[in-house]
Amino acid sequence: MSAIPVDSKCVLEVRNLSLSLDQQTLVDDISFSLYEGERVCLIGASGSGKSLTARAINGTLAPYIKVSGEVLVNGDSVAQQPVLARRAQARAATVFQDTYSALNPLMSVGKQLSLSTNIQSRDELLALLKQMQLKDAESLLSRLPSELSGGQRQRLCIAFALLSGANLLVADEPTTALDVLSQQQVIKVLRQCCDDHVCAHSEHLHGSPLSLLFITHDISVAAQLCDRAIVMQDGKIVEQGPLQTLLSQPKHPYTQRLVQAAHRVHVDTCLPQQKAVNA
Ligand SMILES: Nc1ncnc2c1ncn2[C@@H]1O[C@H](COP(=O)(O)OP(=O)(O)OP(=O)(O)O)[C@@H](O)[C@H]1O
Repeated sequence: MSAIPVDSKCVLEVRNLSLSLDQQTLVDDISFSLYEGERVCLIGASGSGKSLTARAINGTLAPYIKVSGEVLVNGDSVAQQPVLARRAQARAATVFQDTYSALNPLMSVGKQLSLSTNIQSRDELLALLKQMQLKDAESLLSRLPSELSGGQRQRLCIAFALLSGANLLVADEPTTALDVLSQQQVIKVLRQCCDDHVCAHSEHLHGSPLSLLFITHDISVAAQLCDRAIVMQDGKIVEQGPLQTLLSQPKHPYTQRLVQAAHRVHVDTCLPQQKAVNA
C-alpha cells in the first residue's frame, strides 16, 4: 500500500461502532478510517458483520438495530441517521450483490439513466455506458434490466451509484454472484472509476477523488483491487493493515486460515492444468 499522505482528508471514520439486536451484539466496538482515494476491503466470513457495518455507513440499517459509537462521512456524524436525513456530502454511493434492488425492473435502461442524470442526448448516455466498458451500448439503452447479464447489470449499478456525485463508494459483495469473467470486468470498472473519478458536480466535494470500501469474503478478489484490508470475525476487527502484508504475513489465526484457504483454492484450480501439462 502506498503510504497515506499526511494532509489526506479522512472521508470515512468509524469510531467504536457497535450494533446490537435485543441482547445480542452483532458488531462489536469496531474502529477504522478511510482516506480520500484509498481502496480498502472489509473482509470476513459470512455473518461476521460486514453488511451491517456497510448499512451503518450508508444509512440503510433497520430501525430496530441499536447503534452506539460514531460514523463520520466527510466530517458529518451520521451513525444514527438514515440516508434521507443526511446532507448530500454525507451520503455514500452503494452497490449491492443484488443488482435488482437498485434498478427499476419495468423501465428501460436508457429511460432510467436519463431520469437520474437529466441527460436527454442519446450520445451522452452512450458515452456513459461506454465508460462502464459496456459494449453494445446502443442496444442496452432500450433493454429492461432483466435483459442484461448479471455483470452488465452490476456495471450499470456502479454507473448509477457514481452519478450521485459521492466521493465514497461502498461496494457490498458486488462480484459474489458473478462468474469469473464478469467478476474481472466489474473489478476493472471499479479500478478505473477509482483512478478517473473526481467529483465534478458536487459543490462540497468538488475535485475530491473516489474512495472505495469493498466488502467481500474473497481475499483473492480483494487483492486485485485494494491496498488495505480490515479483517472481521464474529463482529470484531481482528486484524487490519496493508493487504500485501496480510497476505504474506497474516498474524491473526483467522487471517492465516483465510490466506491458506485462498492459496488452497488457487492450487486446486491450477491442478487440472498441471496434470494436463504433465500428461
Ligand atoms: N436486519 C437484521 N436483523 C437481525 N439480525 C441481523 C440483521 N442483519 C444481519 N443480522 C445478523 O447479524 C449478523 C451479521 O450479519 P451481516 O449481514 O452483517 O454479515 P456479513 O458478514 O455481511 O455476512 P455475508 O457475507 O453472508 O453477507 C448475522 O448473524 C446476521 O444474521
